[in-house]
Amino acid sequence: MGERILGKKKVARQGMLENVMRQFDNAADILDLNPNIRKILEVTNNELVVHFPVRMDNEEVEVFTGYRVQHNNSLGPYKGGLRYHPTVDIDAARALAMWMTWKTSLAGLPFGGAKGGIKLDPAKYSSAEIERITRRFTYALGDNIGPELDIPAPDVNTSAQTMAWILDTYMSTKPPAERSTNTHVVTGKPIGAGGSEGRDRATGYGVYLNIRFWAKEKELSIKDQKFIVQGFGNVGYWVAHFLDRDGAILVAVQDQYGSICDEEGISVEKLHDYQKGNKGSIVDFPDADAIDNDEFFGLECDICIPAALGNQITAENSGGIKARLIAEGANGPTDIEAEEILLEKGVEIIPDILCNSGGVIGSYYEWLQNRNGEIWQLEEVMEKLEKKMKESFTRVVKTSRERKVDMRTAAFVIAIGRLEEAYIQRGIFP
Ligand SMILES: NC(=O)C1=CN([C@@H]2O[C@H](COP(=O)(O)OP(=O)(O)OC[C@H]3O[C@@H](n4cnc5c(N)ncnc54)[C@H](O)[C@@H]3O)[C@@H](O)[C@H]2O)C=CC1
Ligand SMILES: O=C(O)CCC(=O)C(=O)O
Repeated sequence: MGERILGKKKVARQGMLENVMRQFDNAADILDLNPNIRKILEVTNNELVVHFPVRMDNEEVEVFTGYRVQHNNSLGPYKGGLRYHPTVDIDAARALAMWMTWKTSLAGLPFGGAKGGIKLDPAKYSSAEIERITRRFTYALGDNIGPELDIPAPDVNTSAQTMAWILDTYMSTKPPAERSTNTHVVTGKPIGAGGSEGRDRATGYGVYLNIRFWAKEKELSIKDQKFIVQGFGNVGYWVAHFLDRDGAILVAVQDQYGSICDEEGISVEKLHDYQKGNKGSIVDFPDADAIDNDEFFGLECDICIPAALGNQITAENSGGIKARLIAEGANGPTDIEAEEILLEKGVEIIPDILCNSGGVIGSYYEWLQNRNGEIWQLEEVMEKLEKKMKESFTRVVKTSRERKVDMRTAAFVIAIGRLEEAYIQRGIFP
């Protein structure tokens, strides 16, 4: 926990772990959760920290630190992404692993929760170095991952290519008869390497669907809704793509390099093409104005979509937010203090464990196809995803109305309630 200055007051900065624990405690109190099950769920099952050496392009060896935290597997194998970022550490991995447990439970998937990654800034390494780092990390993880044990997927700064390297390395450690039957050790793979149609867009599509369902509840049309997106990577691009297709107007984007704005609307596809030729950055996009990063969350808009890192919406910037909806593409983008301020102002929040769950649902479909030797068409994947997202959204809204709580609390109550039921039905903690 660090410190930051808020006005003239010094306050403790909430880490993601503190946020997820407070969210858990709040829902556990409301549920009157069985105290034995509470003890189990508030800690992680396994935590792996590995230090592994990799030869760099200049022939020098660098030692990296990687993490895999497995929070809970009472509903099925551990599941969750791998992140390559300087902020990755054991507490970040713990928090993100816990969110995965709640997310898979809420979605009704036969998975538990895990998360991990490597503490590094990928921009500092060549593609060949990233490949070697990924392969050595996979060796270091060894049999702590596996298609029926713990199944990684992409997250920040990892991609389908990263998953293909992990798969290839994992396979190389297995006897010949097991090599072709283990493709579901990772999801989010390229299609040619056993990936599923639709997994690339599944998270963004899920965020878009949640916004659509919300708009329908409010009897609003998506057309002409103004939206801003923080993060223009896998999640941010795809949600912008689908909203734009329905006539919504992208007015501002922020990425790790800077922020741009155009009240008349930014072309999603032009920006995407520009970014590809600009080393992944949106900066200096010719058809929009550069703005200060600090202005971003306070811009005039209807919908705000944080789709980058955790703890981006804080007590410092939440007061200025003009949007009436925050659709959380990222994991943990809104801290606890900010959420209180926003709810007080009447801003609605579709919480991460619901809003971005399209990704892990898409991963589940990939895992099922690999496991059963099936290949589904894109339309089939998208239809199944929509049906599942609709069920989750409806259940969260219903619970939120019945219990008179906000959507995050409702989502947590459903997710934790399902885990409690599983433990009790097994007779472990009657
Ligand atoms: N990829 C997936 O399927 C899923 C991702 N998520 C969450 O969505 C978020 C984004 O993930 P991806 O799109 O996959 O990552 P990505 O690596 O594809 O894109 C990340 C984007 O965030 C931007 N960014 C990074 N640091 C930033 C900062 N300090 N300020 C503003 N922008 C910043 C980057 O420039 C980039 O545009 C993460 O929180 C991740 O955990 C959640 C569910 C599934
Ligand atoms: O697709 C998956 O397995 C997990 C994606 C992920 O890391 C997340 O939902 O935060």
